[in-house]
Amino acid sequence: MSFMNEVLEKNIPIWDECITTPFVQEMKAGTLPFECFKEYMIQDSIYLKHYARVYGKEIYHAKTLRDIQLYYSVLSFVTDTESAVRLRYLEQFDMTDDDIESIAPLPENQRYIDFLLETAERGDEKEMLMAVLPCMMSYSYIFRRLAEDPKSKESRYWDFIEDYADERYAESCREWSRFTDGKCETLSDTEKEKLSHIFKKASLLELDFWKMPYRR
Ligand SMILES: Cc1ncc(CO)c(N)n1
Repeated sequence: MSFMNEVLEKNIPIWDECITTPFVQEMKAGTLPFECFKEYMIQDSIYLKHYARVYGKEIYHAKTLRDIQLYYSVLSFVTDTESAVRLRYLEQFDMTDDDIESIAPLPENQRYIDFLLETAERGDEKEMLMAVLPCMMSYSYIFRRLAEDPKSKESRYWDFIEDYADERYAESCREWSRFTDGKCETLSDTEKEKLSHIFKKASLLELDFWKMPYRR
């Protein structure tokens, strides 16, 4: 089994736990209070801005144009494609990305952002990949699972669910996974273990993020 397939398999139980959180279950059922979704969306907008910054570092350290293009493809997904639904929601809250700038991250969000930026600060390309990929891959997994249930289509949040359950998004995740496998081919078991640990840490931070709106 490839390194990334092993890593993904190990993280499925954490992502399954994300699915069981009240936030995700209520989002799927459509019963999630709009205020709660709003809080998530605002926090997520803060998160995604910092998330994008890590790619600046990845691109800076990249050695080939191919690598730069790959990183750019993820970044453009985050700042353009993914942004479309998010911006529509912000509009419903009567907000724009500019309003997000003055809002503080909640502690769970801050911890995730700190983890991303600390990893970026060290500047190791593969470590950065491990820190950023669970964000992409867990969402593809989680939202595809939600979309498997035909009842999800009746949720008021279906536009949001549908976006991440998209097959093209899943295909991009597979491409990013193959890319990462290519980078990790020649690593020792110890190095792989270290990388796997970083990936898991990010998955756990994803879980905390889903729990965040229901903390209070
Ligand atoms: C916290 C978080 N993780 C993953 C994604 C998927 O891009 C997101 N938008 N937000």
